[in-house]
Amino acid sequence: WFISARLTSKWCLSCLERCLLNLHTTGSMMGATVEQFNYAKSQMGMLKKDPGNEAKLKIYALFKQATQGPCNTPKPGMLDFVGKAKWDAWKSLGSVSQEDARQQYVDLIDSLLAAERPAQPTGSAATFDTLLVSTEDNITTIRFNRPHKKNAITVEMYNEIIKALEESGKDDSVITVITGSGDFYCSGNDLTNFTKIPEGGMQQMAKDAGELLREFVKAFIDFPKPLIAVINGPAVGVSVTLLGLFEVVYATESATFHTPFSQLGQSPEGCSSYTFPKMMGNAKASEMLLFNKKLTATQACAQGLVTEVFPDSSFQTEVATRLKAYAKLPRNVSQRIWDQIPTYLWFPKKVD
Ligand SMILES: CCC/C=C/C(=O)SCCNC(=O)CCNC(=O)[C@H](O)C(C)(C)COP(=O)([O-])OP(=O)([O-])OC[C@H]1O[C@@H](n2cnc3c(N)ncnc32)[C@H](O)[C@@H]1OP(=O)([O-])[O-]
Repeated sequence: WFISARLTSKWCLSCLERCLLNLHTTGSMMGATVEQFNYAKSQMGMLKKDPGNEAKLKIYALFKQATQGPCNTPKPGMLDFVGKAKWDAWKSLGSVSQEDARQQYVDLIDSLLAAERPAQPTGSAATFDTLLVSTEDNITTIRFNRPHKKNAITVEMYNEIIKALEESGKDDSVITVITGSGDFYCSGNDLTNFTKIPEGGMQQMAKDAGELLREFVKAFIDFPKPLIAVINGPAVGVSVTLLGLFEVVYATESATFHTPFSQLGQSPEGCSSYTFPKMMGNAKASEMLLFNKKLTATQACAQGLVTEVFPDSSFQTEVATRLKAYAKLPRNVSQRIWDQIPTYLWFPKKVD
Protein backbone atom coordinates (compact mmCIF):
# COMPACT_ATOMS: atom_id res chain seq x y z
CA TRP A 1 0.00 0.00 0.00
CA PHE A 2 2.81 2.32 0.95
CA ILE A 3 4.60 1.82 -2.37
CA SER A 4 1.36 2.27 -4.20
CA ALA A 5 0.48 5.49 -2.38
CA ARG A 6 3.93 6.95 -2.97
CA LEU A 7 4.35 5.96 -6.58
CA THR A 8 0.88 6.73 -7.88
CA SER A 9 0.74 10.32 -6.64
CA LYS A 10 1.44 13.06 -9.22
CA TRP A 11 4.11 14.37 -6.86
CA CYS A 12 5.84 11.08 -6.98
CA LEU A 13 5.84 10.97 -10.76
CA SER A 14 7.55 14.35 -11.02
CA CYS A 15 9.82 13.42 -8.14
CA LEU A 16 10.82 10.29 -10.00
CA GLU A 17 11.45 12.37 -13.11
CA ARG A 18 13.68 14.75 -11.18
CA CYS A 19 15.45 11.83 -9.61
CA LEU A 20 16.03 10.30 -13.02
CA LEU A 21 17.37 13.55 -14.41
CA ASN A 22 19.72 14.01 -11.48
CA LEU A 23 21.03 10.50 -11.79
CA HIS A 24 21.73 10.89 -15.50
CA THR A 25 25.39 10.41 -16.39
CA THR A 26 26.66 11.02 -19.87
CA GLY A 27 30.26 9.85 -19.82
CA SER A 28 29.81 6.15 -20.50
CA MET A 29 27.09 6.38 -23.14
CA MET A 30 27.98 5.95 -26.78
CA GLY A 31 26.14 4.82 -29.88
CA ALA A 32 23.33 5.85 -32.13
CA THR A 33 20.53 5.87 -29.60
CA VAL A 34 21.96 8.27 -27.01
CA GLU A 35 20.10 11.24 -28.47
CA GLN A 36 16.94 9.21 -28.78
CA PHE A 37 17.38 8.21 -25.15
CA ASN A 38 17.85 11.83 -24.10
CA TYR A 39 14.89 12.85 -26.20
CA ALA A 40 12.72 10.11 -24.65
CA LYS A 41 13.79 11.32 -21.21
CA SER A 42 12.74 14.85 -22.09
CA GLN A 43 9.37 13.52 -23.26
CA MET A 44 8.53 11.98 -19.87
CA GLY A 45 6.98 15.27 -18.79
CA MET A 46 4.59 15.12 -21.77
CA LEU A 47 2.77 12.15 -20.23
CA LYS A 48 -0.61 13.38 -19.16
CA LYS A 49 -1.64 10.30 -17.21
CA ASP A 50 0.14 8.49 -14.43
CA PRO A 51 1.48 5.37 -16.18
CA GLY A 52 1.14 3.25 -13.03
CA ASN A 53 3.62 1.69 -10.61
CA GLU A 54 4.75 -1.11 -12.84
CA ALA A 55 5.65 1.19 -15.72
CA LYS A 56 7.31 3.72 -13.41
CA LEU A 57 9.49 1.05 -11.83
CA LYS A 58 10.40 -0.24 -15.28
CA ILE A 59 11.28 3.30 -16.42
CA TYR A 60 13.43 3.78 -13.32
CA ALA A 61 15.19 0.44 -13.75
CA LEU A 62 15.90 0.97 -17.44
CA PHE A 63 17.21 4.44 -16.76
CA LYS A 64 19.60 3.16 -14.09
CA GLN A 65 20.74 0.30 -16.32
CA ALA A 66 21.21 2.61 -19.30
CA THR A 67 23.22 5.19 -17.40
CA GLN A 68 25.03 3.11 -14.75
CA GLY A 69 24.97 -0.47 -15.99
CA PRO A 70 23.87 -3.51 -13.89
CA CYS A 71 22.67 -2.92 -10.33
CA ASN A 72 25.68 -2.47 -8.06
CA THR A 73 24.26 -0.91 -4.89
CA PRO A 74 23.48 -2.73 -1.63
CA LYS A 75 19.95 -4.05 -1.22
CA PRO A 76 17.84 -1.58 0.84
CA GLY A 77 16.47 -2.74 4.18
CA MET A 78 13.10 -4.51 4.57
CA LEU A 79 11.34 -1.36 5.79
CA ASP A 80 12.47 0.78 2.89
CA PHE A 81 9.58 -0.39 0.71
CA VAL A 82 10.04 2.11 -2.08
CA GLY A 83 13.81 1.79 -2.19
CA LYS A 84 13.52 -2.01 -2.26
CA ALA A 85 10.93 -1.99 -5.06
CA LYS A 86 13.20 0.22 -7.15
CA TRP A 87 16.28 -1.84 -6.35
CA ASP A 88 14.42 -5.09 -7.25
CA ALA A 89 13.33 -3.59 -10.56
CA TRP A 90 16.88 -2.52 -11.43
CA LYS A 91 18.39 -5.83 -10.23
CA SER A 92 15.86 -7.77 -12.35
CA LEU A 93 17.50 -6.39 -15.49
CA GLY A 94 20.58 -8.51 -14.74
CA SER A 95 23.29 -8.02 -17.34
CA VAL A 96 21.20 -6.26 -20.02
CA SER A 97 23.66 -4.01 -21.86
CA GLN A 98 23.44 -0.22 -21.51
CA GLU A 99 22.68 0.04 -25.23
CA ASP A 100 19.77 -2.42 -24.97
CA ALA A 101 18.50 -0.67 -21.86
CA ARG A 102 18.51 2.66 -23.70
CA GLN A 103 16.54 1.13 -26.54
CA GLN A 104 14.02 -0.47 -24.18
CA TYR A 105 13.67 2.84 -22.35
CA VAL A 106 12.99 4.70 -25.61
CA ASP A 107 10.47 2.03 -26.70
CA LEU A 108 8.68 2.16 -23.35
CA ILE A 109 8.32 5.97 -23.33
CA ASP A 110 7.23 5.87 -26.98
CA SER A 111 4.57 3.28 -26.23
CA LEU A 112 3.26 5.25 -23.22
CA LEU A 113 3.03 8.42 -25.31
CA ALA A 114 1.44 6.55 -28.21
CA ALA A 115 -1.22 5.14 -25.89
CA GLU A 116 -2.21 8.71 -24.98
CA ARG A 117 -2.52 9.94 -28.56
CA PRO A 118 -6.05 10.11 -29.97
CA ALA A 119 -6.79 7.08 -32.11
CA GLN A 120 -6.79 7.58 -35.90
CA PRO A 121 -10.44 8.08 -36.81
CA THR A 122 -12.10 5.24 -38.58
CA GLY A 123 -12.47 5.99 -42.25
CA SER A 124 -9.19 7.86 -42.53
CA ALA A 125 -7.65 6.00 -45.42
CA ALA A 126 -3.89 6.11 -45.32
CA THR A 127 -1.50 5.61 -42.45
CA PHE A 128 1.88 7.29 -42.62
CA ASP A 129 5.33 6.54 -41.27
CA THR A 130 6.52 10.13 -40.98
CA LEU A 131 3.26 11.94 -40.20
CA LEU A 132 0.38 11.73 -37.77
CA VAL A 133 -2.84 12.60 -39.54
CA SER A 134 -6.16 12.91 -37.75
CA THR A 135 -9.53 14.54 -38.28
CA GLU A 136 -11.54 15.92 -35.39
CA ASP A 137 -14.07 18.76 -35.03
CA ASN A 138 -13.96 19.37 -38.81
CA ILE A 139 -10.19 19.96 -38.66
CA THR A 140 -7.69 17.69 -40.37
CA THR A 141 -4.31 17.93 -38.68
CA ILE A 142 -1.15 16.84 -40.47
CA ARG A 143 1.63 16.58 -37.90
CA PHE A 144 5.27 16.15 -38.94
CA ASN A 145 6.38 13.21 -36.84
CA ARG A 146 10.14 12.78 -36.84
CA PRO A 147 10.81 14.65 -33.58
CA HIS A 148 14.17 12.93 -33.00
CA LYS A 149 15.36 14.55 -36.28
CA LYS A 150 13.58 17.84 -35.57
CA ASN A 151 11.02 16.83 -38.21
CA ALA A 152 13.50 17.06 -41.10
CA ILE A 153 11.77 16.17 -44.36
CA THR A 154 13.05 13.00 -46.00
CA VAL A 155 12.10 11.91 -49.52
CA GLU A 156 9.53 9.56 -47.98
CA MET A 157 8.11 12.42 -45.94
CA TYR A 158 7.82 14.73 -48.98
CA ASN A 159 5.77 12.01 -50.66
CA GLU A 160 3.65 11.42 -47.56
CA ILE A 161 2.90 15.13 -47.18
CA ILE A 162 1.78 15.27 -50.82
CA LYS A 163 -0.51 12.29 -50.19
CA ALA A 164 -1.85 13.63 -46.90
CA LEU A 165 -2.69 16.98 -48.55
CA GLU A 166 -4.37 15.22 -51.43
CA GLU A 167 -6.57 13.22 -49.03
CA SER A 168 -7.24 16.13 -46.74
CA GLY A 169 -8.29 18.25 -49.71
CA LYS A 170 -11.03 15.70 -50.42
CA ASP A 171 -12.21 14.84 -46.91
CA ASP A 172 -15.10 16.45 -45.04
CA SER A 173 -13.00 18.72 -42.88
CA VAL A 174 -13.37 22.50 -43.20
CA ILE A 175 -9.75 23.48 -42.55
CA THR A 176 -6.39 21.72 -42.61
CA VAL A 177 -3.68 22.36 -40.07
CA ILE A 178 0.02 21.57 -40.37
CA THR A 179 2.16 21.39 -37.25
CA GLY A 180 5.13 19.51 -35.78
CA SER A 181 5.72 16.90 -33.05
CA GLY A 182 8.21 17.64 -30.31
CA ASP A 183 10.11 20.88 -29.82
CA PHE A 184 10.61 21.82 -33.50
CA TYR A 185 8.12 22.70 -36.19
CA CYS A 186 10.50 21.45 -38.88
CA SER A 187 14.24 21.60 -39.65
CA GLY A 188 13.65 21.71 -43.40
CA ASN A 189 14.99 19.39 -46.03
CA ASP A 190 16.63 16.31 -44.48
CA LEU A 191 20.27 16.88 -45.35
CA THR A 192 20.83 13.14 -45.82
CA ASN A 193 18.60 13.38 -48.92
CA PHE A 194 21.66 14.81 -50.68
CA THR A 195 23.92 11.94 -49.70
CA LYS A 196 21.87 9.17 -51.31
CA ILE A 197 23.26 9.24 -54.85
CA PRO A 198 21.17 7.08 -57.24
CA GLU A 199 22.55 5.00 -60.11
CA GLY A 200 22.39 7.89 -62.56
CA GLY A 201 24.76 9.94 -60.38
CA MET A 202 24.45 13.53 -59.16
CA GLN A 203 22.62 14.73 -62.26
CA GLN A 204 19.91 12.12 -61.78
CA MET A 205 19.66 13.00 -58.10
CA ALA A 206 19.23 16.70 -58.90
CA LYS A 207 16.59 15.88 -61.51
CA ASP A 208 14.62 13.59 -59.16
CA ALA A 209 14.85 16.12 -56.33
CA GLY A 210 13.66 18.91 -58.63
CA GLU A 211 10.65 16.91 -59.77
CA LEU A 212 9.74 15.89 -56.25
CA LEU A 213 10.03 19.46 -55.01
CA ARG A 214 7.82 20.69 -57.86
CA GLU A 215 5.12 18.13 -56.96
CA PHE A 216 5.47 19.00 -53.31
CA VAL A 217 5.07 22.76 -53.74
CA LYS A 218 2.24 22.20 -56.21
CA ALA A 219 0.32 20.25 -53.55
CA PHE A 220 0.34 23.42 -51.42
CA ILE A 221 -0.48 25.77 -54.31
CA ASP A 222 -3.42 23.64 -55.42
CA PHE A 223 -4.73 22.87 -51.96
CA PRO A 224 -8.46 23.61 -52.10
CA LYS A 225 -9.19 24.55 -48.47
CA PRO A 226 -7.85 27.04 -45.94
CA LEU A 227 -4.44 25.82 -44.80
CA ILE A 228 -3.25 26.87 -41.37
CA ALA A 229 0.29 26.50 -40.03
CA VAL A 230 0.64 26.03 -36.28
CA ILE A 231 4.32 26.77 -35.69
CA ASN A 232 5.12 25.03 -32.42
CA GLY A 233 8.89 25.67 -32.48
CA PRO A 234 11.79 26.65 -34.75
CA ALA A 235 11.20 26.38 -38.50
CA VAL A 236 14.01 26.07 -41.05
CA GLY A 237 14.40 26.06 -44.85
CA VAL A 238 11.55 24.80 -46.98
CA SER A 239 9.18 24.71 -43.98
CA VAL A 240 9.59 28.52 -43.79
CA THR A 241 9.48 29.34 -47.50
CA LEU A 242 6.18 27.48 -47.89
CA LEU A 243 4.47 29.68 -45.32
CA GLY A 244 3.56 32.22 -48.01
CA LEU A 245 1.20 29.57 -49.37
CA PHE A 246 -0.75 29.20 -46.11
CA GLU A 247 -3.85 31.25 -45.32
CA VAL A 248 -2.98 31.73 -41.66
CA VAL A 249 0.24 31.18 -39.68
CA TYR A 250 0.09 31.02 -35.88
CA ALA A 251 3.36 30.84 -33.96
CA THR A 252 4.45 30.21 -30.42
CA GLU A 253 6.64 33.02 -29.11
CA SER A 254 9.82 30.95 -28.95
CA ALA A 255 9.53 29.87 -32.61
CA THR A 256 12.17 31.12 -35.04
CA PHE A 257 12.23 31.35 -38.83
CA HIS A 258 15.47 30.64 -40.66
CA THR A 259 16.29 30.15 -44.34
CA PRO A 260 20.06 29.47 -44.52
CA PHE A 261 20.15 28.98 -48.29
CA SER A 262 23.35 30.87 -49.02
CA GLN A 263 25.15 28.82 -46.39
CA LEU A 264 23.93 25.65 -48.09
CA GLY A 265 24.46 26.76 -51.67
CA GLN A 266 20.75 26.48 -52.44
CA SER A 267 18.19 28.82 -53.91
CA PRO A 268 15.00 29.83 -52.10
CA GLU A 269 12.10 27.55 -53.01
CA GLY A 270 8.41 27.24 -52.17
CA CYS A 271 7.49 30.37 -54.18
CA SER A 272 9.30 32.46 -51.55
CA SER A 273 11.13 34.63 -54.08
CA TYR A 274 7.63 35.74 -55.07
CA THR A 275 5.66 35.61 -51.81
CA PHE A 276 8.25 37.02 -49.40
CA PRO A 277 8.89 40.34 -51.19
CA LYS A 278 5.12 40.65 -51.56
CA MET A 279 4.59 40.11 -47.84
CA MET A 280 7.51 42.03 -46.37
CA GLY A 281 9.03 44.07 -49.20
CA ASN A 282 12.24 43.41 -51.14
CA ALA A 283 14.67 44.63 -48.51
CA LYS A 284 13.38 42.46 -45.66
CA ALA A 285 12.92 39.46 -47.96
CA SER A 286 16.52 39.76 -49.15
CA GLU A 287 17.82 39.79 -45.59
CA MET A 288 16.08 36.48 -44.98
CA LEU A 289 16.47 34.72 -48.31
CA LEU A 290 19.91 35.96 -49.36
CA PHE A 291 21.62 36.70 -46.08
CA ASN A 292 20.27 33.97 -43.78
CA LYS A 293 18.72 36.35 -41.26
CA LYS A 294 16.89 34.33 -38.63
CA LEU A 295 13.66 35.97 -37.43
CA THR A 296 12.02 35.64 -34.04
CA ALA A 297 8.29 34.96 -34.04
CA THR A 298 7.61 38.58 -33.15
CA GLN A 299 9.78 39.85 -36.03
CA ALA A 300 8.15 37.39 -38.43
CA CYS A 301 4.75 38.68 -37.33
CA ALA A 302 5.81 42.30 -37.83
CA GLN A 303 6.94 41.39 -41.36
CA GLY A 304 3.69 39.68 -42.30
CA LEU A 305 5.00 36.12 -42.45
CA VAL A 306 3.14 35.19 -39.26
CA THR A 307 -0.47 36.10 -38.49
CA GLU A 308 -0.25 36.15 -34.70
CA VAL A 309 2.15 35.13 -31.93
CA PHE A 310 0.97 33.47 -28.70
CA PRO A 311 2.76 32.94 -25.38
CA ASP A 312 4.41 29.51 -25.18
CA SER A 313 2.38 28.65 -22.08
CA SER A 314 -1.03 29.12 -23.72
CA PHE A 315 -0.16 28.58 -27.40
CA GLN A 316 -1.83 25.20 -27.90
CA THR A 317 -5.06 26.03 -26.06
CA GLU A 318 -5.51 29.50 -27.56
CA VAL A 319 -4.87 28.25 -31.07
CA ALA A 320 -7.17 25.24 -30.59
CA THR A 321 -10.00 27.58 -29.56
CA ARG A 322 -9.50 29.72 -32.68
CA LEU A 323 -9.33 26.72 -34.99
CA LYS A 324 -12.47 25.14 -33.57
CA ALA A 325 -14.36 28.38 -34.20
CA TYR A 326 -13.07 28.63 -37.79
CA ALA A 327 -13.99 25.02 -38.46
CA LYS A 328 -17.60 25.75 -37.59
CA LEU A 329 -17.89 28.19 -40.52
CA PRO A 330 -19.67 26.92 -43.63
CA ARG A 331 -17.47 24.49 -45.52
CA ASN A 332 -17.60 25.92 -49.04
CA VAL A 333 -17.68 29.64 -48.40
CA SER A 334 -13.94 30.24 -48.20
CA GLN A 335 -13.48 28.57 -51.58
CA ARG A 336 -16.11 30.85 -53.09
CA ILE A 337 -14.45 33.88 -51.57
CA TRP A 338 -11.14 32.86 -53.13
CA ASP A 339 -12.80 32.54 -56.48
CA GLN A 340 -13.87 36.18 -56.24
CA ILE A 341 -10.50 37.60 -55.22
CA PRO A 342 -8.62 39.12 -58.18
CA THR A 343 -5.84 37.00 -59.62
CA TYR A 344 -3.06 39.37 -58.64
CA LEU A 345 -3.92 38.81 -54.99
CA TRP A 346 -4.14 35.06 -54.93
CA PHE A 347 -1.33 34.17 -57.26
CA PRO A 348 0.49 31.82 -56.62
CA LYS A 349 -2.30 29.98 -54.79
CA LYS A 350 -3.90 29.21 -58.13
CA VAL A 351 -1.08 29.48 -60.64
CA ASP A 352 1.77 26.99 -60.79
C1 LIG B 1 15.77 20.40 -52.03
C2 LIG B 1 14.76 20.98 -51.08
C3 LIG B 1 15.06 22.37 -50.65
C4 LIG B 1 14.99 22.50 -49.23
C5 LIG B 1 15.83 23.32 -48.57
C6 LIG B 1 15.89 23.38 -47.11
O1 LIG B 1 15.01 23.03 -46.36
S1 LIG B 1 17.34 24.00 -46.56
C7 LIG B 1 17.36 23.79 -44.81
C8 LIG B 1 17.95 22.47 -44.41
N1 LIG B 1 18.02 22.39 -42.96
C9 LIG B 1 19.13 22.74 -42.28
O2 LIG B 1 20.12 23.19 -42.80
C10 LIG B 1 19.06 22.52 -40.79
C11 LIG B 1 20.20 21.63 -40.31
N2 LIG B 1 20.07 21.36 -38.88
C12 LIG B 1 20.48 22.24 -37.94
O3 LIG B 1 20.98 23.33 -38.21
C13 LIG B 1 20.29 21.84 -36.50
O4 LIG B 1 20.17 20.44 -36.44
C14 LIG B 1 18.99 22.45 -35.90
C15 LIG B 1 19.22 23.95 -35.69
C16 LIG B 1 17.79 22.21 -36.79
C17 LIG B 1 18.70 21.80 -34.52
O5 LIG B 1 19.82 21.91 -33.69
P1 LIG B 1 19.81 21.22 -32.26
O6 LIG B 1 21.13 21.47 -31.65
O7 LIG B 1 18.57 21.66 -31.52
O8 LIG B 1 19.60 19.67 -32.56
P2 LIG B 1 20.60 18.68 -33.32
O9 LIG B 1 21.46 19.40 -34.30
O10 LIG B 1 21.29 17.83 -32.30
O11 LIG B 1 19.57 17.78 -34.15
C18 LIG B 1 18.91 16.66 -33.56
C19 LIG B 1 18.93 15.54 -34.57
O12 LIG B 1 18.21 15.96 -35.73
C20 LIG B 1 19.03 15.85 -36.86
N3 LIG B 1 18.68 16.90 -37.80
C21 LIG B 1 18.30 18.16 -37.54
N4 LIG B 1 18.03 18.82 -38.68
C22 LIG B 1 18.26 17.94 -39.68
C23 LIG B 1 18.16 18.04 -41.09
N5 LIG B 1 17.73 19.16 -41.69
N6 LIG B 1 18.47 16.97 -41.81
C24 LIG B 1 18.86 15.83 -41.24
N7 LIG B 1 18.96 15.68 -39.89
C25 LIG B 1 18.66 16.73 -39.14
C26 LIG B 1 20.45 15.99 -36.33
O13 LIG B 1 21.37 15.45 -37.25
C27 LIG B 1 20.33 15.20 -35.06
O14 LIG B 1 20.32 13.81 -35.39
P3 LIG B 1 21.15 12.74 -34.51
O15 LIG B 1 22.55 13.26 -34.49
O16 LIG B 1 20.49 12.82 -33.18
O17 LIG B 1 20.95 11.44 -35.21
